[in-house]
Amino acid sequence: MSQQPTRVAVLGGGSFGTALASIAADNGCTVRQWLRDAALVEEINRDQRNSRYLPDYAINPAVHASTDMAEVLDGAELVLVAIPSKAFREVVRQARPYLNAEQILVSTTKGIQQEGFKLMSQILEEETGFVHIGVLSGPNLASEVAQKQLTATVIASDDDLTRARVQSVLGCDYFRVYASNDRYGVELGGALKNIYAIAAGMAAALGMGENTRSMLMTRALAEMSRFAVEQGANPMTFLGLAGVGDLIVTCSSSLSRNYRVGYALGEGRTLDEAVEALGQVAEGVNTVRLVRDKAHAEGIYMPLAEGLYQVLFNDVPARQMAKMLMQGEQSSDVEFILSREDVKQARRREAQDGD
Ligand SMILES: NC(=O)C1=CN([C@@H]2O[C@H](COP(=O)(O)OP(=O)(O)OC[C@H]3O[C@@H](n4cnc5c(N)ncnc54)[C@H](OP(=O)(O)O)[C@@H]3O)[C@@H](O)[C@H]2O)C=CC1
Ligand SMILES: O=C(CO)COP(=O)(O)O
Repeated sequence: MSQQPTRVAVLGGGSFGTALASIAADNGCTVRQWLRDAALVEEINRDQRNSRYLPDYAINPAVHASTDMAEVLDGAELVLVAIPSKAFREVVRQARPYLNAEQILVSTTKGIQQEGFKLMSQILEEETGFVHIGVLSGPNLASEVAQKQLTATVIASDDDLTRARVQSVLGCDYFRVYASNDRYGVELGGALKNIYAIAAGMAAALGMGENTRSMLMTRALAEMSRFAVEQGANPMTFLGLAGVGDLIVTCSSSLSRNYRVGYALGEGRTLDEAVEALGQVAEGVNTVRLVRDKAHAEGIYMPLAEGLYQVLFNDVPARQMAKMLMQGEQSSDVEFILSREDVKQARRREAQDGD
């Protein structure tokens, strides 16, 4: 870290943005946080509380919140953007007049923009043209981070300054920051796992067992890796915290908003009711639509994403979909070892021999 405290700006006053702002302040950084909600700004500055998103959390008093983007970004060396994907570009555009190319910009958002299938760090790049750009992703339920539960995350960037600075600003005795240079893979992992967290929540509500959850998560990992390879990402990244790590936590915990939406659907609520009851963003609802459409367009085999899409948007009952999935192709376990095509050929030969 530089001799002077690093100046950090956090855009977004949700649960993760608030937890990260407080960690940076605990580490001695000068932290400003931008929110659009003036009442919440006042509460954070007066009571060191964010009653809307993290009610039981004592925010470090050194975090200064503001609705004034210019004030928040003035002199910031590191900017963390924790805004849901739907509003991400709009907020970056608001910030753009106060940004400069020396700054490090990091997205913490696990979603995809519909137009052009863009990930959030690609939006940062497009809107600014800067080089110090990264993504923070991993198994990081915000409420557990806020409770100082031992946690690890990944900073992914091909820029070594970005990786090193984020490690020093956010790393502490309960939050470990691992580094990756596969920004695309790390970011894709964070977005894709939300799809399967919805499916896992649904399976739990339907009373399905631990074998089922394990099958779902492992086949989800196969599906995510297959998709990632087709998009040019490194599948090895999916063995790390931002791949299987995040998949495990979000498919196992009712603290996950995506899991909770799935659970509500499994209990028989409609999608609108489930989203409304949540009152926050579950990125997976939008992501499943985008990924399913892309998989269709590019001929990528993604039975789980397709099945979830049919349940969410075409009213196919979840139990019926589970039955159909169990009757689908019995394919290869690990496709990097035995290809799906080899399994299919062997099955064809076996069928011919039986004739
Ligand atoms: N929560 C978690 O456990 C984790 C979340 N993430 C990712 O980080 C992203 C953001 O994190 P999180 O803090 O959880 O988000 P939340 O959903 O908790 O909060 C979103 C924040 O963005 C603000 N916002 C939404 N729309 C706009 C807009 N149009 N203009 C300005 N501000 C807006 C909200 O303001 P307002 O209250 O005024 O609507 C709120 O401050 C998520 O999309 C998620 O993928 C990553 C790891 C963990
Ligand atoms: O990404 C997360 C944990 O790593 C948070 O997941 P949800 O958005 O489903 O709450």
